Amino acid sequence: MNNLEMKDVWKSYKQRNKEEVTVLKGINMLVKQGDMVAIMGPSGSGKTTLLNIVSGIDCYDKGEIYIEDSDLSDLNKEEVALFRRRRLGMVFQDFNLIESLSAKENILLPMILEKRFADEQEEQAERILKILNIQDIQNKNIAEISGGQKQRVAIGRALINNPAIILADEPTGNLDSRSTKEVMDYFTLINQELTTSILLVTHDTFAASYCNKVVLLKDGVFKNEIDKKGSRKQFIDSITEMLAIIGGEQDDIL
Ligand SMILES: Nc1ncnc2c1ncn2[C@@H]1O[C@H](COP(=O)(O)OP(=O)(O)OP(=O)(O)O)[C@@H](O)[C@H]1O
Repeated sequence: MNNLEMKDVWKSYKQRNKEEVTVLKGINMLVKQGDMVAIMGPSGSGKTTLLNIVSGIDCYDKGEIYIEDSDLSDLNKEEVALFRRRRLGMVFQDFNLIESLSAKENILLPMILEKRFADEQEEQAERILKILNIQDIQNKNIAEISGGQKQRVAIGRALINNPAIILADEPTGNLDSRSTKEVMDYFTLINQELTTSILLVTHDTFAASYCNKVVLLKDGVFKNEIDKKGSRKQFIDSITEMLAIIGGEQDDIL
């Protein structure tokens, strides 16, 4: 099954007192059930714009986007917001958790907003807390837990409604190397055990090496992609080589 399909998607912005800039130029992309794909590329290449368009946060000018069987262009603003809550899981660099709620309440938020039955919420929360191994912090306030734990709570919230795909924008951008490894291990676990599709944007070659595919976006165009073969060390070498050849601006990318 295809969880995400983009066909010839274009996006421009009109910046104040400046000419219109075309940020995405005919993007085609397919994410199938169980895929874990990283998008890399220099700053300003359009990575966040692409995620914002897929999640319906931003609109696109031309092309087609399907999430499972739903055509995003058929939905109005309210329907897109509902669709996002029900069918997409979102993970952000700065966690976007609600400080006044506990870890468990944050995870349950999409179900609470949907007014799902209390016993159904409890059952789902128990399942998710166990998968992410955060039962012991479920009643803590967000301020009391570490960055890595916050991101696991955010992944739990993204997972709670069994999403078609998880979209993650720099999910390890605010984490140290130990927490980066931990969070990427949990993304891998849910990808492999629950076959949840994951599309993430990252500047971090190490984080990208957990994916089965890395695509390079530059100037709004996909320039190259590589599939994971062999060990993660070999994949890191291949990604680094691709960035060096295509990017020509490796310092900017890494
Ligand atoms: N709302 C907006 N209005 C006008 N221009 C925008 C808007 N959002 C993004 N842009 C422009 O679109 C281009 C791509 O931005 P985007 O944030 O998608 O890049 P990125 O690859 O995610 O960059 P980074 O790695 O620095 O986060 C940039 O030139 C940016 O200035």
